[in-house]
Amino acid sequence: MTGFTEHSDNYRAGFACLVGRPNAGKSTLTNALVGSKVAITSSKPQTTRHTIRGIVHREDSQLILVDTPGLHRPRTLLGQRLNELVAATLAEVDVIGMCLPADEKIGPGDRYIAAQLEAVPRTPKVAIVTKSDRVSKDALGEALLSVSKLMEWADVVPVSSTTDFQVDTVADVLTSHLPKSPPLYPEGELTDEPERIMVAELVREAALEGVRDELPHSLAAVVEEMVPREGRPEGSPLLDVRVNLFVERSSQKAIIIGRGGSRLKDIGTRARAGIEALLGTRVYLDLHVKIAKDWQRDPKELGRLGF
Ligand SMILES: Nc1nc2c(ncn2[C@@H]2O[C@H](COP(=O)(O)OP(=O)(O)OP(=O)(O)O)[C@@H](O)[C@H]2O)c(=O)[nH]1
Repeated sequence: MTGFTEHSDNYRAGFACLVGRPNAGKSTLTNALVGSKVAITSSKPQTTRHTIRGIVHREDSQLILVDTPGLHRPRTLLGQRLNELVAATLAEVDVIGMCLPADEKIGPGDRYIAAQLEAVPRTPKVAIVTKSDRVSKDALGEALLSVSKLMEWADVVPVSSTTDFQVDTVADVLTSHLPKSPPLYPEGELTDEPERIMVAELVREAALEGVRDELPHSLAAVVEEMVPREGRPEGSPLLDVRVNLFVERSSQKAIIIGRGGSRLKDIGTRARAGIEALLGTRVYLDLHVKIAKDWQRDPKELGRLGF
């Protein structure tokens, strides 16, 4: 494989997710962490909602910072399903860093997120007290104390992303919770896998509704493409999402499509609502139904479908 560097037996690699209410300092910290060590940038425009925000490459580690789309948008259509997806995504990361600004009191928004984090008990959570340059030493001490009481933390770290105070420490602490693993990404590589998996899940879910007994495991959804539509007016972006639904037999294809395409249209409408809620942007969803014979028994085909 090209792009992978030599690595020692102590190499650690894994995923971290920075959460926190709006304005908590997540983006600034991400940039400070990734900084000049940035290993990936997206080739696509409008990447703020991209799942992978950056990779902190160090000699002995690779810390992959990901977003959890949907975390801040509960109470939408498919709300419960979305919350489950968020919890499932959070459970997939190796460590969660929750950003709490030192110069603001803990509020309902923080408690809401903390409650969501309680739903993933096995994942270590690190409290990151941001913007520490904005407060006095005493006030920082108090902030650290009240943050400590919010929930069970694996670590509590103060940081200032703008004055570069303790940014390396945050990277150290997050990395310490990563598993021993060879590098997961070659330098220069970008992927948005978790987001794609969640989108595919929403489509599969919508497609199975009402026909779960008929097509239990014979259905796979694969996101082929997610690209921002070009030439859209400022402030009104549209994301083109193309998804293939794979079934095993033509009879199953007929079930999915329905009379005159009516069922496929319903699937599209339901799935689109969920995807828009998840990604926070308008979506044009293009669904195609394809037959992949016996895909469940063919490892190569399974790989292609992302299993
Ligand atoms: N003084 C100071 N300001 C900071 C620091 N980190 C972030 N800020 C400021 O706080 C504001 C919010 O920071 P962001 O990084 O955009 O916060 P965010 O959590 O990504 O916000 P959302 O994208 O709304 O979720 C910005 O104006 C930053 O410049 C810090 O360490 N010190």
